[in-house]
Amino acid sequence: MSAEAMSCLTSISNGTRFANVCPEDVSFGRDWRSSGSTSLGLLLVVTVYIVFHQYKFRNPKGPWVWPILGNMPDFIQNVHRLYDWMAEMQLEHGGTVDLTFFFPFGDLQKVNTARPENVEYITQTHHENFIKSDQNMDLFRELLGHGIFNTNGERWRIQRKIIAPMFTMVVLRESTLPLLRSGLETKLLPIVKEGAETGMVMDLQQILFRFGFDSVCGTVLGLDPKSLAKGFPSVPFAEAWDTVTSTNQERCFTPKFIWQIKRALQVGSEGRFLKALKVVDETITKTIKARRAQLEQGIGLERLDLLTKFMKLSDEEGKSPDDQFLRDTTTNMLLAGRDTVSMQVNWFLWLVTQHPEVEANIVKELNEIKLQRSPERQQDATFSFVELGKMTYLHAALNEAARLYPSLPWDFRFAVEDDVLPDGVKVKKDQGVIWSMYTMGRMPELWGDDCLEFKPERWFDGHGGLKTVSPLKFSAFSSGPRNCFGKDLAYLFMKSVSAALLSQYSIQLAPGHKVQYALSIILLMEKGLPVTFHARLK
Ligand code: HEM
Repeated sequence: MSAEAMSCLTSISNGTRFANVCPEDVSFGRDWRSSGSTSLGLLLVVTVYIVFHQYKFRNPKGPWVWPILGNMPDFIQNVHRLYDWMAEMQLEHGGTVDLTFFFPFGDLQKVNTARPENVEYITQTHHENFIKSDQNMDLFRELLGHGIFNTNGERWRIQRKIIAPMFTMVVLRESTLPLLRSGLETKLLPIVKEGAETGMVMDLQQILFRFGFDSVCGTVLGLDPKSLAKGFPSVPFAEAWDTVTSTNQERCFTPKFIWQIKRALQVGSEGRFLKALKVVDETITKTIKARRAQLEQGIGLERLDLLTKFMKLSDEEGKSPDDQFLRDTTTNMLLAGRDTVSMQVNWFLWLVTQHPEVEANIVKELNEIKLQRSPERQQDATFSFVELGKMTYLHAALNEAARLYPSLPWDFRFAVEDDVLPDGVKVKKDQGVIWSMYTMGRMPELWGDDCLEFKPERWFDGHGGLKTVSPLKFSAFSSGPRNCFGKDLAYLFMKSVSAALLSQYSIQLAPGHKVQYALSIILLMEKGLPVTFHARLK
C-alpha cells in the first residue's frame, strides 16, 4: 500500500474528511460520493414513503401501521393473548380500532368494534349492508356448503324459516332432554365416577368435547359415535370432525394466498383438512342414504333427530329436501352446537373451581331442588325440565361465564357499500368489520368497575328473578335477524351437564396448571383443563 493510501486510511480512522486529505485519489472519492448520494436518495425515498404512508393510512383509532407489514408485528407479539390485546386497544380508543394485516397482499384491513351502537347498526338496523361475503364463504364453503352459517339473502331466509321452529321448548323437552339425560347417566357420569374413585387427573375439556360431539350427533343425525367411552377410544368420524374444524379455522388467521397455495398442493393443514373432510362427508352421506331408505320402508318414522324431521318435511309441491340440503344443514348444525356449548361449560366449570363461594351457592340451589323431589326420585343423577327451570343461580352463573368467556369471542361481516358506523368510523366497501363479544363483556361502561370479576349476583333483578339484558350488552349469542336460535338448547345442555356434575362432585384444578386460551374461532383452552373430581358427601 502506498504512503498516500496509508495516510488516507489514517485520516479515515481519525475521522477526518478524506476527500480533502487525498485529493489525488479521485476514483475512491468519486465512488464514495456516488454511493453516498445513492444512500441519501434511498433515505429520501423511504422517508417520503413513510410520511406518505402514515398520511394515507394514518390510524387515529389503533396502533401504528408499519409500511408493508401493517399491524402484523403487533399481532405476532400479542397472538397468544389476542382477545385481551384487542380489548385493551378497543378500550383505549373508545371502543373501535382499525387494524391492517398484510396490507400489500390484499384487503385485510379490518374495523374492530365493541361499541353497542355499532353492533346494533351492523347486526340489526343496517344488517343488509353487512353480510357474509364471498371472502367469508370461501373460507368455509367446503365444510359448510350453502348451509345457514354460510349464506345470505333468500337462501338464508328459507333455511332460517325451516330450522328455527325445530328449536321450540316442546322439542327441547320431548326430544333433546331425554337424549341428554341418557348420555349423562350412561357415559359422562360413569367416566367421572371412575376418575373420582381412582383420583386420576382428567382433562375436562376433552371429556366435554367428546360428550358434546356424541350429544350433538344424537340430536342432529340420530347417530351415536361413542367417542366418550372408557379409555377415550379413537373414533374416525370424531377425529375427522376435529381435524376439519380446527384446520378450517386456521384459514381465518392465514393470508388467503398462503392457504390457497397449500390447498392447491394439498399440503400441511390443508392436506389434513381435505383428508378429514372426506371422512366427514362419507359418514354424513351414508347416514342420509340409510335413513332415507329406512323411512321409505316406513321404519323409524317416530325418530326425533333433526335429520329425520328434515326428511319428513315437504314443500307445496310435495318435494322434500334433497341430499345436498341435508348434508349442508346437518354439518352446519353440528358446527353450531358442538364446540360452542362444550366450551361454554368448560370455561364455566373452570371459573367455579376458582370461586368456592359461587360453587357453594350452586350446590345449595341444587340440593334445595332435590329436596322437593318425591322419595323415589331422590337419587336421580340428572334433572328434569321443570327442575332445570328452577335453577336461577346456576343460570346467572352461566350467563356470567358467557359474559367473560363467550365461546365465540368475535363475529364478523363484510360491508356491501361504503358506510359510516354510528361512532363515526368509516367502513369501505368489501372491508371486514369485526365486533368483539369478549371486549363487550369487559367494558366498565356496560358492566361497571367490577366488570372483570366473576359475580353471578349482577344478573339478579332484586326480586329473586333474573334481569333481562339487551343482546347489545350481553352479546354472546349475537343479535338481530341472524342471532343464535340455539340459545335455549345451549342453556338446556349447559345446565344439565353442570348440574349433574356439580351436584355430585367438587372439581379441583390440577395444581400449577395455568389456563390460557388458544388462537381459535371458538374460545378453547390451549392445554386443556386438567382436574380431579371429588365425590360430595351425601
Ligand atoms: C353456548 C353456546 C352457543 C353460543 C355462545 C352461540 C353463539 C352464536 C352466535 C354468536 C351466533 C352468530 C353467528 C354468526 O353471526 O354467524 C350464532 C348463530 C347460530 N347459532 Fe348459536 N351459539 C351457541 C349454541 C348453539 C346451539 C346449541 C345451536 C343449535 C344446534 C346453535 C345454532 C345456531 C345457528 C343455526 C346460528 C346461525 C343463525 C343464522 O345465521 O341465522 N347455537 N350462535
